[in-house]
Amino acid sequence: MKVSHWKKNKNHALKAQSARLLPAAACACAEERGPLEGSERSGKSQSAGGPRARRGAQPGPGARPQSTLCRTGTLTGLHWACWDTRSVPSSPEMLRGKRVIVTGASSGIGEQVAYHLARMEAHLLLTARTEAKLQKVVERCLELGAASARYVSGSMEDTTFPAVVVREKLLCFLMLGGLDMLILNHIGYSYFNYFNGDVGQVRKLLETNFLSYVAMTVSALPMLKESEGSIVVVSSVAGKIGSPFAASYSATKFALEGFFSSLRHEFIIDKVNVSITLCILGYINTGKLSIAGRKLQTPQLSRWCLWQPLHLTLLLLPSLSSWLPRKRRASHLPRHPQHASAQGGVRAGNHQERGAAPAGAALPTRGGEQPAPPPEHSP
Ligand SMILES: NC(=O)C1=CN([C@@H]2O[C@H](COP(=O)(O)OP(=O)(O)OC[C@H]3O[C@@H](n4cnc5c(N)ncnc54)[C@H](OP(=O)(O)O)[C@@H]3O)[C@@H](O)[C@H]2O)C=CC1
Ligand SMILES: CC(C)CCC[C@@H](C)[C@H]1CC[C@H]2[C@@H]3C(=O)C=C4C[C@@H](O)CC[C@]4(C)[C@H]3CC[C@]12C
Repeated sequence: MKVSHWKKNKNHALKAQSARLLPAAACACAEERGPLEGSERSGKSQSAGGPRARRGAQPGPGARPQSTLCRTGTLTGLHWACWDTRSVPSSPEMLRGKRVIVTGASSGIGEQVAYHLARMEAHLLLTARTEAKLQKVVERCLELGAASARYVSGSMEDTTFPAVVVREKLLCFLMLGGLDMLILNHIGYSYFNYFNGDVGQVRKLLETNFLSYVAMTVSALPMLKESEGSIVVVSSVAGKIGSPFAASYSATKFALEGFFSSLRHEFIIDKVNVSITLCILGYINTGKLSIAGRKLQTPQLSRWCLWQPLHLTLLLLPSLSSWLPRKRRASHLPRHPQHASAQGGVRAGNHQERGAAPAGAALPTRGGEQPAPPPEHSP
């Protein structure tokens, strides 16, 4: 997992903690997944602060040993590993009493992040669409030791919802004085298959996976500036490298990278002491993945995950070769430029080549279809 992380000394510890929260939580979720239930959509919110239950009395989901799947997922993430906070000491106390919003907290990684924060005794506001699931997660958070936990249910497809969440946060935390951390994690439904030309679907996914992140940030920023807090954006390898069957999803994750990396620079220029952390996760089995319409079963999935680092390396090979000295590269090229593009090959100055599948890579193809003819080469 790569954590692209800007931090300042003042809130150093809190930011270090946000960087550590994700890998641990992400690993934990590999074992804890239940099947997805139907979702309810509503705008209701529910408070469940109340008395604190036994802290750490039972080992929580995150306390279980990591599965092979989760280790391989993390391993892939490690391709990007780059913690700049590794030397900073961190401990659960750093988040004690901190006020945190977690989006997409009814299942998967968001749910596990909520449990980790609960063990660290943070105040939590969780969001997602399915009220019934949120209720259970809130209860569990209180059992695990959260200082307080509540939820707001609603859909991030609704453009007014981000403001509702933050207003809710503002109201309920008024006496606590604001917000310390915003963890943006939710994603809308994506099909993982060939892109089917549905522009409306791309637009909808951009709304849920990207624009709502921007809207949440805008609404929360005044409070985060006040507390010199942190924004944590959960992203993906698919937001760094294009891979097949994920065109729309990948686009939303690339958008996050562009927006938040740029915003981080602006914060530095403006001396805004709010950190932005982009978490680049590799595959983590939350039990939901189907590719090209096929639901992957666990043994298939383990094999697939074990090979994932190899796939990564294979797919990166063309990019690596483009960094070789020009002369050596040229000797491997077919003489005719048309051949070069038809093979996804290397042409000097052509950015498209980066990440292109190497010739012979075992990627699925559409039966019988030929690749589109390359454009005419104009000298
Ligand atoms: N799992 C993986 O392999 C990887 C995941 N990631 C990233 O990690 C993050 C979490 O992923 P993961 O845990 O797998 O996802 P899940 O599908 O398990 O969870 C998604 C969460 O978002 C909520 N959600 C879905 N649609 C909406 C909506 N329209 N409005 C509001 N909330 C919504 C869901 O709850 P509900 O249905 O109740 O609304 C759920 O809580 C994502 O950002 C993903 O991109 C990155 C790389 C790999
Ligand atoms: C260079 C390539 C070989 C790397 C390919 C990595 C691919 C296979 C990895 C990188 C990011 C991964 C997806 C992801 O980010 C989020 C989710 C949502 C979750 O609910 C179900 C799993 C899913 C679809 C992951 C599926 C596998 C993806 C596409």
